[in-house]
Amino acid sequence: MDLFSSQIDLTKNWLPVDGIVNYHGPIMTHEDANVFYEKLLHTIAWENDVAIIYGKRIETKRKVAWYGDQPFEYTYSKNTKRALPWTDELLQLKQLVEQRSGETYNSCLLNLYHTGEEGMAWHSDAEKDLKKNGAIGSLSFGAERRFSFKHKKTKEKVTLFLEHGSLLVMKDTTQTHWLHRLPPTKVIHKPRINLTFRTINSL
Ligand SMILES: O=C(O)CCC(=O)C(=O)O
Ligand SMILES: [Fe+2]
Repeated sequence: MDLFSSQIDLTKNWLPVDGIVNYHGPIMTHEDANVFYEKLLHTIAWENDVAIIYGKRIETKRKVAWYGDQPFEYTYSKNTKRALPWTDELLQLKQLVEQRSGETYNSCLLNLYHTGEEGMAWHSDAEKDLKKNGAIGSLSFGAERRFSFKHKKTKEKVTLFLEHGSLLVMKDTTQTHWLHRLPPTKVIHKPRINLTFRTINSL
C-alpha cells in the first residue's frame, strides 16, 4: 500500500452503527474544483426553494435545482419539482462520483448556500420516490462547512467537515436510522454548492 498517496481511509465508516458513511476527501485538484464551482454557479437553473413551516409557505434563501436522466417528479420538503436534463458539467461529475463510489445514480439535487447563515435542518433523505437504502453521493464545492449526523433513537452525533471538491457517500441503512444537517454558522461568508447524486425509482 502506498501510504503517501492519500491520508484518507476510504473504507472508514464514520457511523458507529446502523448505516455507512464514507468520506473520500477531495476527488479532484483544487484548480478543477474551482472551475466546476464557477461553472455550476453560472450554468445551473438555480431557484429559491419553498418550505412549509407551521403551515406557512416560506421561500428559503438557499437555492436549489434538480436534474436527472428523465423528467422525474421529485417531492422534497413538500414541494414537487420536475428534473431538468443533465448539463455537460453535471454529466462529467456524475461519472466521476459513480467511479469513485462504485454506485450508479439517475438524478441530482443541487443546493447553493450563499453564506454560512444558510444551512439545512435535520432531515433524512428517505422520500418514497428514492430507492430504498440506495447510495447518495454528495459532492461539495466552495466554502468548507461542518456536516452532522444524529441517530434517530440514541441521539448520538457524528460531525465531519466537507472540503472543496470532496465526496461523501451515505449508504446502506443510513437514511433509516440517522438524520443529517448542515448547521448554519456566522463565521463563514463565502458560498457553498452541494450536489447530491441519488437514485429515483422510475416506473
Ligand atoms: O449541503 C449538504 O451538504 C447536504 C444537503 C442535503 O442534505 C440534501 O440536499 O438533502
Ligand atoms: Fe439530505
